[in-house]
Amino acid sequence: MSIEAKFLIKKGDFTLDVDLSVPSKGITTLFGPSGCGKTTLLRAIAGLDRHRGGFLKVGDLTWQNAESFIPPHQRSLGYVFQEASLFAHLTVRRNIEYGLKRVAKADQKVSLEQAIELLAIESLLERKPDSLSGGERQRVAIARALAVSPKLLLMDEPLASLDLERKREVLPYLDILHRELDIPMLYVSHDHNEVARVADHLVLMEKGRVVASGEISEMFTRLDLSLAHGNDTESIFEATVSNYDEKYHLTYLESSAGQFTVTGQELIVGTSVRLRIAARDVSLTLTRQSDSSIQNVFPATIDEITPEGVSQMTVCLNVGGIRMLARITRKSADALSLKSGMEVFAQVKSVALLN
Ligand SMILES: Nc1ncnc2c1ncn2[C@@H]1O[C@H](COP(=O)(O)OP(=O)(O)OP(=O)(O)O)[C@@H](O)[C@H]1O
Repeated sequence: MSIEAKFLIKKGDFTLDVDLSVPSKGITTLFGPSGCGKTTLLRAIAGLDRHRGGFLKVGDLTWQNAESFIPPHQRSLGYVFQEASLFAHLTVRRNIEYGLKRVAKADQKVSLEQAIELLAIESLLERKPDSLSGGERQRVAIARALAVSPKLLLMDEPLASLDLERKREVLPYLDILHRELDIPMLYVSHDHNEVARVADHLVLMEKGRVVASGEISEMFTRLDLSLAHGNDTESIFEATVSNYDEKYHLTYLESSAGQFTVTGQELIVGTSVRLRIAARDVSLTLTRQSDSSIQNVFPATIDEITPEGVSQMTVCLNVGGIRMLARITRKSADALSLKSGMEVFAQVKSVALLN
């Protein structure tokens, strides 16, 4: 099942021209620089701006085509904006209940209680929005969007107005929604860290167009895309907690690439985690080093190498079927005569757990 969207929208000098198909499950981020058209696309999907010739299908529901246009209030969707747009005169409870009336009983997949529990806002229910912190307000806004049991959740930079601490407060709730609910989300962001943490799928936009769209770990490591060429270039791995070493306080994580070792982190065995590996923390050797202090070493094949400025190279590796980037100097690449197809060992100096 997928979400299919085709829009040609003109706003002054700006043109949005997209023809997109993304999975109708998990979190898809719309990512790109300011002004590339992310909000315009989200509003078109919500039906907030009506455009002739647009097409939108969410799973088996057609919301818009040449003949028909389902108005926004009849589209089963939740919309969370950058600033929580709660009704100031209503309590949190009344805010969340708002909109519930128009949901038929048979369509209520998320109960009011479940929305309240998932966002942990029980203790806030009788308060008014102006007495809440930014993070609390945003959690209430998300609960309100969920309470209508949407077929699609649209989030337009929901964390952008929050400081780092508040972001850290709200992010785990997005993980919970992702884990517990089967509601696809389209999530607008221009924050690389946020995308690395939440996205399953990424749509890269530029100047009103979709440059590329694909699964997150692939998109972060495609050498033909800008994401692989910044200072914060990184690879994403999904892994499962397999063991905790009490003697050394180390956690072992299994992934298709092999076993990762991270320090500390007493996590429940079987928990799924997402790992981030910065390209600059990966070095390459031609033989497995037995006298190195680095724990995370993986046999890998070089898929592609590309120059990065005048002094560096970015190397895309295949590690057990997963793509990992290494940023090394051009001098090292020459000294080791690195080429596509070569078998090497990737030494990973640092691994960060994202959730
Ligand atoms: N009513 C309008 N008239 C003319 N131009 C508009 C109008 N609304 C939006 N635009 C332009 O359309 C472009 C896309 O805007 P949009 O808000 O979709 O971008 P965005 O990617 O969401 O940006 P940001 O990350 O800054 O929120 C921008 O250049 C904006 O100036």
